[in-house]
Amino acid sequence: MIKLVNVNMNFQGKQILKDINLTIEQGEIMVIIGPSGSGKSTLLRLIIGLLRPTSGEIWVNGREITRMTEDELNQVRLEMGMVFQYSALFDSMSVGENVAFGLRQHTALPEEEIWRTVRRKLRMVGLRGQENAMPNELSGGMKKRVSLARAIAINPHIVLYDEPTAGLDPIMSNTIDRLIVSTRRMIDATSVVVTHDMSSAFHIASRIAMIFEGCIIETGTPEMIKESDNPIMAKFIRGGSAFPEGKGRSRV
Ligand SMILES: Nc1ncnc2c1ncn2[C@@H]1O[C@H](COP(=O)(O)OP(=O)(O)OP(=O)(O)O)[C@@H](O)[C@H]1O
Repeated sequence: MIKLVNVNMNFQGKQILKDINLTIEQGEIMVIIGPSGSGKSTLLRLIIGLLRPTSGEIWVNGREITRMTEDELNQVRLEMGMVFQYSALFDSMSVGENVAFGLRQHTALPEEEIWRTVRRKLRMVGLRGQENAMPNELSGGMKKRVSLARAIAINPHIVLYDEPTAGLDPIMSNTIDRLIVSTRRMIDATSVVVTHDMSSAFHIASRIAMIFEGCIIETGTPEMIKESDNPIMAKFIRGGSAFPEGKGRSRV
């Protein structure tokens, strides 16, 4: 379970997140939506401990992380996997080495076991036999899947996804959506997904939280969100012109 209590985050005196209270239950897929610059990625980076909040508490599986030392945080991070916005693969390493990276860093597994795990995780994301490929030989969708295989290599309790379908065509977006749902089922992970993609949000979410100008303005199941009479929410879902770069436009 992840719990944020009265979390505030300032950058250079500017308040980016305002009094965030959010509980994400074990096994839930919580989707965070909101316009560009509203603070979604900041929220993910707080949960994984890459940023410390200006004030407030962040609880991850029963431990409060905001005052932890870097060593203590590293222990907590072993329970988390993250799929970064631009896949963030190591270009000089093969697909297999990328997936093996966390296992090498954080476990003492023998090489044979590491490669068995790598092959299993690549199979899970539909990339059987791709361990020797190099990242620059892969499409964007394949890179995302490698990134997911790497994130789940150490069987994390929590998986964080930053824009997992950004830049992908609708077919590959659907594939990634299905993988997010099946990953949750297979490793019983709690998942937090930041996205602009409303179609994806409605497909995969247990619950959706909308951030607007640093505040959570609504939280609910996809059905509740679809029926929301909050004008900001309604406009966002329909892809209103109030939002820059056409973000928030639905694929459905
Ligand atoms: N390290 C930082 N230093 C200063 N300002 C930052 C930093 N990180 C984020 N910000 C600012 O915080 C605000 C929120 O950024 P964030 O990346 O969390 O938004 P977002 O909702 O994820 O946006 P997008 O959808 O475009 O990725 C932005 O105004 C951004 O410029």
